[in-house]
Amino acid sequence: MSDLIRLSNLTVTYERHPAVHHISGGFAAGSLTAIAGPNGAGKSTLLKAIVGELRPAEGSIDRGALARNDFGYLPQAADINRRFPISVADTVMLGAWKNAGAFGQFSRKDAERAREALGIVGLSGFENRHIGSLSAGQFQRVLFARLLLQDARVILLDEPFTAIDQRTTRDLLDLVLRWNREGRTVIAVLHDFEQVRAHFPETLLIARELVGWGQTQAVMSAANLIKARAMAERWDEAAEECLAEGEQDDGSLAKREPAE
Ligand SMILES: Nc1ncnc2c1ncn2[C@@H]1O[C@H](COP(=O)(O)OP(=O)(O)OP(=O)(O)O)[C@@H](O)[C@H]1O
Repeated sequence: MSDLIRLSNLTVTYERHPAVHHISGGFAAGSLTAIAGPNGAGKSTLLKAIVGELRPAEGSIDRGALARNDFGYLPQAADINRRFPISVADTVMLGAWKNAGAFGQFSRKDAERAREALGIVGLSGFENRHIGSLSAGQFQRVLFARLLLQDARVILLDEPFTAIDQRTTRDLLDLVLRWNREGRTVIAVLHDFEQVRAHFPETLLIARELVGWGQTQAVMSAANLIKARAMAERWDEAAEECLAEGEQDDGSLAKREPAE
C-alpha cells in the first residue's frame, strides 16, 4: 500500500507554542489508524492539521491528489454547537453539500439518501426532530449519518465514542470498520486502548512528538506508553517557542533528549 497522506517534519503551533512537533510518516491508502496519546498530547491538533483546518508552522503535509471534499471530518463533540436550530434531516443533508446546487438546494435523491443513512444508524423516524433534543449517543449517530452521505475517501474522527453508551459505540464502531472494508482510509483519535488494540491495525502514538507509528501491537507496548506519559509530563507549556528556520535557537525542543 502506498501512502495517501505524508507528514514531513510537521510542526503545528498555537501562537508559536508547538502543540505537535516534528512528526514524520505516512498513512497508507485504505489504512485504519488510531491516534493515541496522553491528554494534551496534540492528537486533535494533528487531526485538524491533516484536514487543513490548521496550517503547519514547519514541515508539510502531502495530500497527493486528495481535495478538501475527499475528507470527512468529525470534530470532538465538545466543539459542536447543538443549539443551532436545525432538524436531524437537515443536519444529515449537510453531508451532501458538495452535490448541492448554486443556491444550496439539495436534490430529492439527497433527501432519500439522508433517510437511508438515518436508517443505517438506527434513527429512522427522527428526521424532523431538533438536534438539541437528542441524547449524546443519538446525536453522534446523526453525525455518522452525515458522514455516510458525504461518502469521503478519508474519514477523520476525533474521539467519536466519548460519552456515548455502549450500544451506540458498538454500532458506530461497526460503521467505522465497514468504511475501512470499503477501502476508505480512516484515522481516529481514541483514548480507549483496548478498543485500539482490538480493532485498529495501525497506531500513531504521540506525546507532542512522535513516540511510535506502525503496527498497533508494536507501537502500544508498555515501554512506549510509559515513554509517552513521561514525555507529556515533561512538556513545559509556557517556556518553549518554536522558532522558524534561521531564527536563533537557545536550546529548543528539537534538541531535547527523548525520554526513556
Ligand atoms: N485553540 C488553541 N489555542 C491555544 N492552544 C491550544 C488550542 N488548542 C489546543 N491547544 C493546546 O495544544 C496542546 C495540544 O492540544 P490538543 O487538543 O491537540 O491535544 P489532545 O491530545 O487532543 O488532548 P485531549 O486528549 O485532552 O483532547 C494543548 O496544550 C492545548 O492546550
